[in-house]
Amino acid sequence: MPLHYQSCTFRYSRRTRPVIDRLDLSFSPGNTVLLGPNGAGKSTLLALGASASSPQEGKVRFGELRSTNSRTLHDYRRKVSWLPQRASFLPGMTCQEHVAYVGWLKGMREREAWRAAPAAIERVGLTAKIKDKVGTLSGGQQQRLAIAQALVHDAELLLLDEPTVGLDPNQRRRFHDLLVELRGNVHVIVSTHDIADLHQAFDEVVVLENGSPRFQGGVAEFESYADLESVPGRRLESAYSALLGSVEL
Ligand SMILES: Nc1ncnc2c1ncn2[C@@H]1O[C@H](COP(=O)(O)OP(=O)(O)OP(=O)(O)O)[C@@H](O)[C@H]1O
Repeated sequence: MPLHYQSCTFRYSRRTRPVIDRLDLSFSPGNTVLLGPNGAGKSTLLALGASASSPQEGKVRFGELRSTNSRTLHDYRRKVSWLPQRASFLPGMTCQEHVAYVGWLKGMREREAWRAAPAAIERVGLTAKIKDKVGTLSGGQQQRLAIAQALVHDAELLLLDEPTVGLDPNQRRRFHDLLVELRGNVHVIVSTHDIADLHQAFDEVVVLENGSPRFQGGVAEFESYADLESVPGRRLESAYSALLGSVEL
């Protein structure tokens, strides 16, 4: 099911200008990478998609479900999983308890959540830590645990905000493999500044600038913006710079 933003306006306070202003944008099912400079509004967009915040005007819909309809909010949140940019943890819980707890918060039965947690933890390569307290994990391990939490309740749409921050190169590769694995089963939108390798894991690229889409299209189309002189390994960065007029990521 597509995720639609329809004439969406969002401002953090009444006195500030909107971060998102009458935005119309649809994300088709598949793996989409959301790019854009710092402050472009990527996290804001994902938080709106997760129903963690509500637009002051317009609406967000996942299929037929509206993010702000209190009658169907439970269904919406069950179908949509969100990894915020700064996930918070209860450090005294074990990894399994924590992931199961998040599954339970998302509407799973306690036993079902407890049983689903090890598979989610396995997907991020943390099985060896399953009984360890969350507070003893390194930053990168905690980030992987946060990804496991986003996976545990088999959502239809995953909104992952900078999921690879703090991951070592092997774990980044593993995360990309996971995206490939999820392809076709789950709809995934990933916000990132990490654009070295988009071809394998993503179907679509959206570049956001000042709360508006500057580009939306396939990875090959995005890459076609690259400077012809750019070296092969830097073509995606070059395309990004050509679109936004800067190499800042
Ligand atoms: N809680 C908040 N209160 C007020 N303004 C905010 C808040 N969160 C974000 N903003 C502002 O909203 C704008 C968009 O921020 P947002 O975090 O959505 O951008 P982003 O594209 O995710 O940036 P980054 O790549 O740095 O994470 C920025 O100007 C930011 O200063």
